[in-house]
Amino acid sequence: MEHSFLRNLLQSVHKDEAESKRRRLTLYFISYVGGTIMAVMAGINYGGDNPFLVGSLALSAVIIYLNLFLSHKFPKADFSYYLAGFIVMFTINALVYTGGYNNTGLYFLYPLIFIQIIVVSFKPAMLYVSVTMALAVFMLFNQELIHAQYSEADVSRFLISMACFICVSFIAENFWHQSRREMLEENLERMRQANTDPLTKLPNRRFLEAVYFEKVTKDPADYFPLSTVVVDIDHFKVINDSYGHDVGDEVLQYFTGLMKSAVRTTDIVARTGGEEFLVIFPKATLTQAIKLAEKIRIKVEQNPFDKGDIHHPITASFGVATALTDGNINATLKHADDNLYQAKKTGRNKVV
Ligand SMILES: Nc1nc2c(ncn2[C@@H]2O[C@H](COP(=O)(O)OP(=O)(O)OP(=O)(O)O)[C@@H](O)[C@H]2O)c(=O)[nH]1
Repeated sequence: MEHSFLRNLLQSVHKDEAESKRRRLTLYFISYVGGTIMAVMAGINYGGDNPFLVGSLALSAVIIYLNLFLSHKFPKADFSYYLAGFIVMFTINALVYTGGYNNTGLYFLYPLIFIQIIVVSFKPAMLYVSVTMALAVFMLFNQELIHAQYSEADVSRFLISMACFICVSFIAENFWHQSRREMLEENLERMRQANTDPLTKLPNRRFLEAVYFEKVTKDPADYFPLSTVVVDIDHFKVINDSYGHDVGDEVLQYFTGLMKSAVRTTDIVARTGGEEFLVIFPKATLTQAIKLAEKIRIKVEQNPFDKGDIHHPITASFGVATALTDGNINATLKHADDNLYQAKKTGRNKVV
């Protein structure tokens, strides 16, 4: 199964669910827990001597819940993750500015930075963390501009430990992504092998059932009418009996090449049995599919198998049927099989 269309199909059913789940859960965690803490803290500090703290906590809580609502409403969109990264950036810098309760705000920055790295994902996180920390550092070295006051020792300890923490976080994230990538590659390769016929390298019956028909059912508008052509080489047993099984195998490979050269890359040529194949034409009516099958039949007929002393004409029989909706794929395959049987019964080398 070498061409990229099929590879993409396999990849589409093999997404990195673990990574998107981790991001989503982190977003929900920071949003539900963080949003609630901020709302409660805003309530506790309400009426005190730090209205900026109350305002920033309340505003953060509102934006967090709004973002949460949007992430539930549009679960596939990425914007709520990037917005969450901005909220964290705002919260971190609001904490640096206000100092939080008893100037303990700086201690909350460690988990917040890590959460920012996860939700906005590795590469954008470099930019987010750089901007977040640049703002924080600016405030820490220009304390006349902010509400909180930190001692020089506090600032040095915080910056050194934060720098170490950020380095370790990025290293850990890098290893997590690298190991996931390798694991996914291995899984994809295993899946490719399980879905490929080793002799012809064509997709096999498993691919059709577990991947292709699933995809077809998911996006029916892109595939129907879906025409199916069951193809069976005529008198293949004679080839095996006359020249041996190895030559039979070579004929199957040769026949595969002929069929593939007669169809488009978005059409499917699969090996479903010994000398039986299934060709699928998406978005093709019955009339179009009969014409396309006839084109393959002529190509096969006009290109005998030639190797050394062996010159053997090949022909094949074709049974065509078209599914109009995803509800009748199995009935269509059965119908195509019946038509193939008719083609065999009524003289072979024909399309029915
Ligand atoms: N070389 C080779 N032969 C295979 C393979 N799989 C199945 N066969 C052979 O394909 C032949 C199929 O024979 P039949 O089912 O009698 O059909 P046929 O001779 O093609 O006759 P019709 O289909 O009726 O035209 C058998 O001899 C199988 O052994 C394979 O992978 N390699």
